[in-house]
Amino acid sequence: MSEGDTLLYLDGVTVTFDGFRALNALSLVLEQGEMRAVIGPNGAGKTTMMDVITGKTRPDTGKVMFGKDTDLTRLDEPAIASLGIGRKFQKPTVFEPHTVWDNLLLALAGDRAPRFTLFARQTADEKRRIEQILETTRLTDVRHRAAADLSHGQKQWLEIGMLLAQEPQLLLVDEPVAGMTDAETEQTAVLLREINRTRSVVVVEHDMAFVRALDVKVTVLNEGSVLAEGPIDLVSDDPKVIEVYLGR
Ligand SMILES: Nc1ncnc2c1ncn2[C@@H]1O[C@H](COP(=O)(O)OP(=O)(O)OP(=O)(O)O)[C@@H](O)[C@H]1O
Repeated sequence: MSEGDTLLYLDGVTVTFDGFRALNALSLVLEQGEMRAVIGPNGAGKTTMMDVITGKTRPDTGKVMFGKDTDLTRLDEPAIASLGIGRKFQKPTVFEPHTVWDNLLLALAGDRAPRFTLFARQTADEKRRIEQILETTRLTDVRHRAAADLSHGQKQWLEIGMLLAQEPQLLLVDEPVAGMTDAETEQTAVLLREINRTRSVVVVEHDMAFVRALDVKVTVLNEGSVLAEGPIDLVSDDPKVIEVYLGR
């Protein structure tokens, strides 16, 4: 697949919970290599959209196409993950007692037994890949530290690193900078932009300074549909967006 092709296409996706429409004929197109920021008020359907892409929630109607001909609504979560769609949840889920290095090693190994992985000899290729991820996530200096001893921001970066170990084509990131310091937030924008050089990214976030720093096309969701879409300056001047979200 080359740049300019469509990587992800949501077409008329509706999700109903007990009669309540969390997604309402949602359509969205993500190009190969694109990074998209998704914003919108609480309850707008952002998390539900991520859940539909990853197969956690099945839509009532609509299509979710990945690449040219894979309909994700027909696949379960593990099958979707193995296509190269990685998701980072808001709360970090790193293995706290293990070092940063070992967390990455475990992530590289995937489903192999942790005990086996940590005591087996690391291959030169594994070492090279871990070093590369450490550099991307700015964790080289703390690689021998237990994950429990990292700052909140560093834990989030480690988790992003663990996802990178699985070489996803598309990375879904849910509120990565919640609880981060301003400096960590800035670093995270730089980090995601770097990751976006080789992978497509969808990032849900409320922090507007961060969204601005990403400097990518923004989709504003409201009541389960797209309210506005475009560059941040355009979207943030849109009276509809100001009314439902920014003006609160
Ligand atoms: N499993 C569920 N059962 C019933 N209602 C649900 C379920 N999941 C989500 N909802 C409802 O669907 C709506 C959309 O929720 P969603 O979490 O997708 O919004 P969001 O945009 O991610 O909000 P936030 O910014 O608060 O995370 C909300 O009103 C929520 O209460």
